Amino acid sequence: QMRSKISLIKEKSNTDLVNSEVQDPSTLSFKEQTPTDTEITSHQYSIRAGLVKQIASGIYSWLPLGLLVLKNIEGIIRDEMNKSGAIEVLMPCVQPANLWQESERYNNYGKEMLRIKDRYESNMLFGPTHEEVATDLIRGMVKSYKNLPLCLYQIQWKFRDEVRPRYGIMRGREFLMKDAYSFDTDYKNALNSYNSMYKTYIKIFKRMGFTPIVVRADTGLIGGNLSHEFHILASTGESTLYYDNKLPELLKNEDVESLKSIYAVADNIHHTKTCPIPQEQLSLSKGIEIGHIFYFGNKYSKPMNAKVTTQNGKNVNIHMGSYGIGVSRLVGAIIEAFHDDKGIIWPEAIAPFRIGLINLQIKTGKCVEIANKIYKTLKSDKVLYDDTEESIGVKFARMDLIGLPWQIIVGKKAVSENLVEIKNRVTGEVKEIQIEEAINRFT
Ligand SMILES: Nc1ncnc2c1ncn2[C@@H]1O[C@H](COS(=O)(=O)NC(=O)[C@@H](N)CS)[C@@H](O)[C@H]1O
Repeated sequence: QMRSKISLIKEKSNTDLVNSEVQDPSTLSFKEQTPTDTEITSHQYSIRAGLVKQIASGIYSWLPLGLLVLKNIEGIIRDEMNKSGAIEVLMPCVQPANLWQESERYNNYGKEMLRIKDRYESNMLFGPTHEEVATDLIRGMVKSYKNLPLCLYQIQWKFRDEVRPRYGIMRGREFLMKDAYSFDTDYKNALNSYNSMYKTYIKIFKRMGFTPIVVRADTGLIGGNLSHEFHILASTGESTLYYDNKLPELLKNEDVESLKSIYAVADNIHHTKTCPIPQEQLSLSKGIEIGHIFYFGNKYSKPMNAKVTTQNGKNVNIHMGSYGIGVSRLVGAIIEAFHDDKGIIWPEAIAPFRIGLINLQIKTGKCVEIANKIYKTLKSDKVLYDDTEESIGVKFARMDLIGLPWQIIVGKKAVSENLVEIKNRVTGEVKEIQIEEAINRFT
C-alpha cells in the first residue's frame, strides 16, 4: 500500500483528506475558502485542491497531488520525445556568465535574468533558458556531419524574474520546462528537425487530452527568423490567436504540409490590413501559450564556434533550433481549459489518480469493510481513498474539486443490495452497479 509520507501542516481552515491508517500520498491540507489573491479559476483551484503552495511571488512547493500531475505530464512528453529520436540529457540550472558573454546575450537579457555571484565573486546566473549551455555541450562533442542530425532535450527548472508573476503556476518565476535543442549541418536538415518537433508537439498535446492551436509567432529573446507557438484554447488565455477556420480540422488530422501554408498567427504578428484571408474565414480565439519552437540557424553556433566538417570537407557552423514546453504551466493551463464551478476536471491521461473512492457510512462496519476491500483490490496508485469522518457534503465537494475522472461511492446500498455508485466527473452521470462489476471495470 502507498503510505502517506507527508503529513502537511494543518491550517485552521484545512482538513486533511485521509486520516485513517490506510493512507495515500494525499494527506494534504485543503482550503475550503477561496484564497484571496487569485484572479483566475486555475490559480484558485490549484491552491484549494492542494496541488501547490506558494512560498514567494512566482515560486511554489509542489504538493503530492500537484506533483503526480506534473510527473504524468513529464511522462507523456518524455515518451513522445524519445519516440521522435531525441536524446535526454540534464543541464545545470546555475550557469557561468561567460557563456552568455560569448553569445552576447548576457547584457541584453535584462532584469528577467537572476544574476548571482559565487564565493570567488565570479558572475553566475540561474538559467532562464539553455541555448548557450546546449551549444557549449555540442561544440565539445560533435565535429563531423556523421554525428548529425542530433536533438538533445531536458526537463529542467528555469528562473525568469518576471516583472509581474500572475495566475499562479501559469506565469511563475521558477518554472519547469522541457527544452530541446536540434543540431544539423544545413538549413534543409534543420527544417526537417523543426518539422519533426512540430509533429511531436501535436502528438504530445493530443495525448494530454486536447488539440493545440499552432500559430506562427515572434522569436523575441531567443532569436532566429522562424517560430511557432502552441496554445491551449481558454477564454482567460493571454494571447489572441488569428487563424483560418480550417485550422482545427487540419490539426486534428496532423496534416502538417497544409498547416504550413494556412494562415494562423499570434497577436504580435497579425495585422488586419495585411491579413490574406477574408474576415468571414478568420477565427479569433484566446489561448494560453504552452509550447514555443524556434529555428535560429547559427545565432549561437557562430559566436560560440560550434562547427562540423561536412561530407565535402567544409567546416561549417551548426544549424540549430530550440523547442520549449511549459511543463509546470501546463498544470495550470489544463485546469483553465478543463474545469467547472465545482472544480477541476482532469483529462484521464494526466489525472493524479483515476478513481476517488468515497465511503459515506464510516460508522457502518460493513461499509468500511467493503470500501477497504475495493481500495485494496484496485491498484492503490490509481485510487484516492477518502475515508475521513467528514460530512457527505464535504466529501462530495472535495472530490469534485480534486477532479478525478471517476468516483466510486460506497453507501447503505452496498450492504443491503451489493450496489455502489460510479460517477463520471466529466459528464456528471451517476450509475448504480454491483460491487464486483465496479471492481472489474477499473481493474
Ligand atoms: N514564467 C513562466 N512560467 C511558466 N511557464 C513559462 C514561463 N515562461 C515561459 N514558460 C513556458 O516555457 C515555454 C518555452 O519558453 S520560451 O521562452 O518560449 N522558449 C524557450 O525558452 C526556448 N529555450 C525553447 S527551448 C513557453 O512556451 C511557456 O509555455
